[in-house]
Amino acid sequence: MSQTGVQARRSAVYLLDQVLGEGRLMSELIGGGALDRLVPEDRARAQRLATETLRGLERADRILKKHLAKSPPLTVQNILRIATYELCQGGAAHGVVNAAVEIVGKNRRTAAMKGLVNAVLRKVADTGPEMWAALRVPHLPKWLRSPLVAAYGAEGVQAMEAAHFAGAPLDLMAKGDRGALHRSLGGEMLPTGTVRLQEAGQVSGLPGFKRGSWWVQDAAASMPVHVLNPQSGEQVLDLCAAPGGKTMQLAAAGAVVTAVDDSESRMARVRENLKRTGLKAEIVVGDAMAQGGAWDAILLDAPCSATGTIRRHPDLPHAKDGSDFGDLINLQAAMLDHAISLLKPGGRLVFCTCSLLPDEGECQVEDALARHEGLSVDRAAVALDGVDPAWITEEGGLRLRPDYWSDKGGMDGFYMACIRKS
Ligand SMILES: C[S@@+](CC[C@H](N)C(=O)[O-])C[C@H]1O[C@@H](n2cnc3c(N)ncnc32)[C@H](O)[C@@H]1O
Repeated sequence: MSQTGVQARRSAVYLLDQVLGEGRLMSELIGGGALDRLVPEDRARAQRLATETLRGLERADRILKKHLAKSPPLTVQNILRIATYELCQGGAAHGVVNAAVEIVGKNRRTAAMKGLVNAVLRKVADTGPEMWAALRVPHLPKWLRSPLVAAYGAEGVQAMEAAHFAGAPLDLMAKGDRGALHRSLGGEMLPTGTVRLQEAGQVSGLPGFKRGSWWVQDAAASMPVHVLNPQSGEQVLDLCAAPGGKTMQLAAAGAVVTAVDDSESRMARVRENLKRTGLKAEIVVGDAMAQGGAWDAILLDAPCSATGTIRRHPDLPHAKDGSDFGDLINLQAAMLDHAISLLKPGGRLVFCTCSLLPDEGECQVEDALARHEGLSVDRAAVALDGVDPAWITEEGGLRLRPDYWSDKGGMDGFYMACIRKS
């Protein structure tokens, strides 16, 4: 790591500039190589600083507002936000303030604001930590909060916001013996068979990673495959498969998997994952809508708003504004229709999305049932171990929320339903 941490902080500022100024997602930026020139320690630090600053953005902005007569340019604001986050988490004032002043000074367009940044951050160092602790849990932006309040009520949304602010533990799914994974890594064994670690450190440094004994998969994300309940030797179509968490689960259960995704780069990750774990699947890079055949078992993990993953991706509500969700909802409906057309009579289809919005879950299934004859929802299929019966919805799907299992560290938001063709 660079000694002063300036490199990591500059990269964190760049990430924030892109998320807040250009509406880009951090996963896209990092996947596109934004941090590649940093040494691994700086890369991890830049990512952590940007992620955690965005998680507490509302608090940082409220603290800074007290000391700023008017908003400085976005980059300076982001330098201040990151430094405020660090100071309020116990960062040493001398190092944090000096690094922020150095970063402002490096850019000709912001260099004149060195004095302002220094003065503001000295004040934040004095009173910020106390204010931070007293401020409310950050709210979601209005464009997302309003539809969620309509669906779950204000109290429900507050509980979700608390879960988003708390962040997410690391969940691992074993390729084989889950008990052995639990014995080797400790942590908690969840009803989904997932091993949960509260403090994990570097994932690739954990025992068994290189051998491919497990992969990272949130407990909620593991449930659709449990609902599908693939049988050994059964042919399963995995539509929208990348990066392949569910593909590996299906293959580990002994299914003969055909994994389809239209993203070449994301499919490269499926190939890497399969190679690491020694699991097998037929890989098809192409449009799910062009997939043919007749299948007994289909998993459709449709592209969605990903609003169920905000615990892990607090950049999402800041990068997005909901304007592209209408297209996603139409695409999900078209994919659901196509997947239904590929089902053999008597076959089953699990439809799922990592979304909190009923338009991308409950409503999709209700509408599909109204559009097609001879379909039913298998309520019993979603009654998994650890599922509270109250989470099963009117149409027979399973609604998972980040505030569920709060005593264990929560879960991602997800929706899934098992549709059967008569
Ligand atoms: C929610 S992710 C899938 C996650 C994956 N099932 C897993 O468990 O790791 C949605 C995927 O849909 C893919 N996708 C989007 N549109 C598609 C299309 N028309 N055909 C095939 N895949 C598509 C995206 O590339 C993305 O990888």
